[in-house]
Amino acid sequence: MKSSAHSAATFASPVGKFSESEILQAFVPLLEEHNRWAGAQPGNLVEMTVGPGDDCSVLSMPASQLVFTTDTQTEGQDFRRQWNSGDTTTGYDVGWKAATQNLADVVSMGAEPITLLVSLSTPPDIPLQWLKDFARGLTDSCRKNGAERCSISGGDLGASTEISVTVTAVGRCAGAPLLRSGAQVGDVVAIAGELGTAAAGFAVMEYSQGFSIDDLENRPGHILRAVQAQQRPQTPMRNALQAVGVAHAMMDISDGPVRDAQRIAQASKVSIHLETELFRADIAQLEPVADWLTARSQTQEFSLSTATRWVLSGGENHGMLACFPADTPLPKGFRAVGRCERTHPDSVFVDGKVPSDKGWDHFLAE
Ligand SMILES: Nc1ncnc2c1ncn2[C@@H]1O[C@H](COP(=O)(O)OP(=O)(O)O)[C@@H](O)[C@H]1O
Ligand SMILES: Cc1ncc(C[n+]2csc(CCOP(=O)(O)OP(=O)(O)O)c2C)c(N)n1
Ligand SMILES: [Mg+2]
Repeated sequence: MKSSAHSAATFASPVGKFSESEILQAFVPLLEEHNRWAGAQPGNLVEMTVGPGDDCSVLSMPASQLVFTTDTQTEGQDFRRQWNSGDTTTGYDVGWKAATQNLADVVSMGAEPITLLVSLSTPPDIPLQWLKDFARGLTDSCRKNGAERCSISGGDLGASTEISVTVTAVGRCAGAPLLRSGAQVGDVVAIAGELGTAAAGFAVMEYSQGFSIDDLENRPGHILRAVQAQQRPQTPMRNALQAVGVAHAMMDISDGPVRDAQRIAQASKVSIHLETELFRADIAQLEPVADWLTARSQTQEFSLSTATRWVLSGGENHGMLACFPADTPLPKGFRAVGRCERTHPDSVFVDGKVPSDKGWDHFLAE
């Protein structure tokens, strides 16, 4: 029989020591507190009339077009609790990233995130505190990425052999939704947000080995920033929403600029021509990370060209890729990286050539 919360069990105890309703009692109030705060944010047009606790939540709002999306993070595929470098991914990190990647999908459609649903499966040995940290990661991602009015209206909890989180997000369009299919010949292709740092952070944690806690904290600033970008990506939500009414097409960059540009090219029937020179600042920033890894990895080769690969083909930063009419100034936060042409509809070129590294693919990944 399970011990109850009245016994010696504490937040450090594994969730396997608690009943489902005891776990929810520790977890849901953190979300409810956030929902009250989000509901009171200026300009909120959405009222949560039924929150977590019933079979569904109920939200009411003025007539609008809604967008829906969902994304899963699975231990071993999207993160490790313990990395080869000695870094750990905490409950806070998992919550942050699961929320962020869904918020990015919503804003990339030109919509304001209004609510998230969160389904979490964990092994029973995860401490209850992990779930509380997870809840805080979710709410902080909303608050700090610019989705202050986004609530967390419910979810599901289950036991499994590894941690898996599925977040479903709902957003409300202010104007017409921004699709992948709207790019036009002559458009400027532009990016907002960081590029390549999350891929660099993944490489640091996966391929450098065996640091003690002190060594981890004393790594150079550019290494720590890359690790942070992998664990807690920042999506440029405000910049994305400023592209509404200006951009012809937009998407969030989850699998790298090359693969994601390919998706816009295909949907819009244009060719997209990217120029490495226009990514120079992003690449230069990551060359010291590649250099640092060269001396530390026995299993993987790194060189300065690795930095170019991270920038062009690395995913998980959740920046925005958008196509703008050439005669309009780019909204704040966007920088030009290429253009749309009619040469080979469906294709992406980098410096005039078909790129050899196409970007991340879950099923092709080793
Ligand atoms: N199991 C599924 N059922 C229905 N549609 C799906 C499924 N998996 C993916 N899709 C759709 O395919 C498209 C691409 O999916 P994905 O690569 O996960 O999107 P993103 O990169 O924006 O997260 C999306 O429109 C998504 O809704
Ligand atoms: C353990 C581990 N292996 C590999 C990766 C690299 N990785 C996982 S998902 C991904 C791309 C983003 O994929 P997904 O989260 O499915 O985003 P979507 O395309 O569905 O938006 C990358 C580069 C990682 N972060 N962690
Ligand atoms: Mg997406």
